[in-house]
Amino acid sequence: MSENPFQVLAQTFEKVSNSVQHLLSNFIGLHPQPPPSAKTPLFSISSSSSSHKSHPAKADSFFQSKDTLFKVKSAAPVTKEELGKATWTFLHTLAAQYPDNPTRQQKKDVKELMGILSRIYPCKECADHFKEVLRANPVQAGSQAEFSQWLCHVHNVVNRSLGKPIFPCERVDARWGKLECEQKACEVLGSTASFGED
Ligand SMILES: Cc1cc2nc3c(=O)[nH]c(=O)nc-3n(C[C@H](O)[C@H](O)[C@H](O)COP(=O)(O)OP(=O)(O)OC[C@H]3O[C@@H](n4cnc5c(N)ncnc54)[C@H](O)[C@@H]3O)c2cc1C
Repeated sequence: MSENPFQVLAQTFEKVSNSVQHLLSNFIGLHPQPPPSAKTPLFSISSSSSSHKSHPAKADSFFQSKDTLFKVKSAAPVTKEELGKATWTFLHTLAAQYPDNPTRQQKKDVKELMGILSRIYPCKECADHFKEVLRANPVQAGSQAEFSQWLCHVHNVVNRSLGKPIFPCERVDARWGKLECEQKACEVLGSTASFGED
């Protein structure tokens, strides 16, 4: 029985089209849906939080890069509290790692960082308040001890304005340490080699 030439042509076209689609999606590293044979994701990024009930997370999405499938939970908004906590963690860790004898550049960097933070901090109300806090409490970063005590003090100024408990600053070194890091590979701030000055 001879086949209908139009049917053969249509089937061939479909095969070619599927192959091209597959090749293209591999090439640009995207898969709209996980392929059935996909491996277990190496990691997944989660952003869910019980405080986000009014902003339910969107459906998870997937993308594939070479032979790894990534599962990405769609972003839910970050709360002011989460942002604050993360930022204070960053700042106190920076202060713990700040050198005992900072270079002029390092002192300039932390002053600038605080100034920039007071302008671009993602919570406008907090940024505006922090600007006032900085005006009344100019950055003191002559040494590691001075900078971490200054930061503890300004954090307490913010705490007080929010009705939060005042942290005992003599305990700041017990609360905040340097970044855990093998072979001192993260001690960028402790090294003057990466800065051209002093
Ligand atoms: C620059 C900045 C300005 C902010 N301004 C505002 C604002 O105007 N309005 C607002 O609603 N929120 C503001 N926030 C957020 C707010 O400060 C808190 O981060 C947030 O309310 C969450 O508080 P928390 O109780 O989890 O502890 P956080 O204040 O985030 O502190 C995290 C942890 O740091 C430790 N800690 C607390 N105080 C000190 C201290 N003085 N020194 C060292 N360690 C300490 C404690 O162990 C605490 O659990 C601001 C955050 C930042 C970084």
